Amino acid sequence: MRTATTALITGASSGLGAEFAAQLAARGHDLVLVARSADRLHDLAKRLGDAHGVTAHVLVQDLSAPDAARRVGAELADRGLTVDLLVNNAGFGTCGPFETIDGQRDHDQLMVNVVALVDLTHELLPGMLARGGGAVVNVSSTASFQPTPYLAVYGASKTFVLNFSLALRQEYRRRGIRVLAFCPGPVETEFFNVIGTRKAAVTGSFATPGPVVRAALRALDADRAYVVPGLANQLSAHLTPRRPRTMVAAIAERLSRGVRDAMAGGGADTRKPSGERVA
Ligand SMILES: NC(=O)C1=CN([C@@H]2O[C@H](COP(=O)(O)OP(=O)(O)OC[C@H]3O[C@@H](n4cnc5c(N)ncnc54)[C@H](OP(=O)(O)O)[C@@H]3O)[C@@H](O)[C@H]2O)C=CC1
Ligand SMILES: CC(=O)[C@H](N)C(=O)O
Repeated sequence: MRTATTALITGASSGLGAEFAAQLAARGHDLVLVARSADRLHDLAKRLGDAHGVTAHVLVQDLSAPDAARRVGAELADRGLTVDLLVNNAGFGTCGPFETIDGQRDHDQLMVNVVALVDLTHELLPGMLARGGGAVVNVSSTASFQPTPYLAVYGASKTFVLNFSLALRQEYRRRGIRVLAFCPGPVETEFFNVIGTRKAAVTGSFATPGPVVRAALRALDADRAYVVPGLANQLSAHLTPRRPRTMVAAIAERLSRGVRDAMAGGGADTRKPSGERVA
């Protein structure tokens, strides 16, 4: 299989995406950094270029736009760039009782967490196949393994990502394409500022991005189907009973009442973006 040389990372302006960029740059990959926060992306591109001698391209794009992936594909073609590793990382959550959540925000969440992820895979996978190899890392979550009351849309979006990735992997594993579903538990990033409460964490213990992303890249190297970093997260992901499904949902609802109470009044996007953002 051809070694990946250029990695495109969505949501590279902060958190796990910025960490993927740093670790992939340290491995010698050129980068395409995608998000809305232009200043943050340019700062990161410069820092990683200086530190590792790689070329880091910035592509400012709001992934909730219906034609986002097509625009990314067109921009890559204009710049003469091909992508060997796609890291579909951009995402955010909403939480609280469903009727208190802004419907447009949930719509945008599905556009970013699900639609853009599928659309970008459509854009980039054919080129990987034509060149004889490549890889896709899709960022799911431990929230993917059960229904998540008070984070209903977020958890369901991550279940989609997990199952989509597992299916794709089976389709393409004999054609030189690795597909990994990455399922972290709570990680210290801006995710919890954006969602509005740390109570949205599925478990109480927070990891830092460095070790979590290292676990993802090790799993990718080993061509694993999915990875849940951390023992506590593995136990919660694998030992939680799956059936009866209504009982699992009822237990999850009881365990998540802290999120409901914390969000009395609705969800929030408390991010203070730096620099230019696109509409
Ligand atoms: N932190 C955690 O505990 C966990 C996070 N995850 C997942 O990890 C992924 C990364 O999140 P994390 O690093 O934690 O959170 P952050 O909030 O730190 O990063 C989210 C990234 O997504 C980008 N993003 C959000 N909305 C859009 C949009 N409309 N268009 C383009 N980019 C967008 C943001 O960039 P910008 O605002 O500049 O556009 C940012 O770079 C998400 O998919 C999340 O669901 C999974 C499990 C655990
Ligand atoms: C935010 C997440 O997706 C995370 N897996 C969590 O456990 O809270």
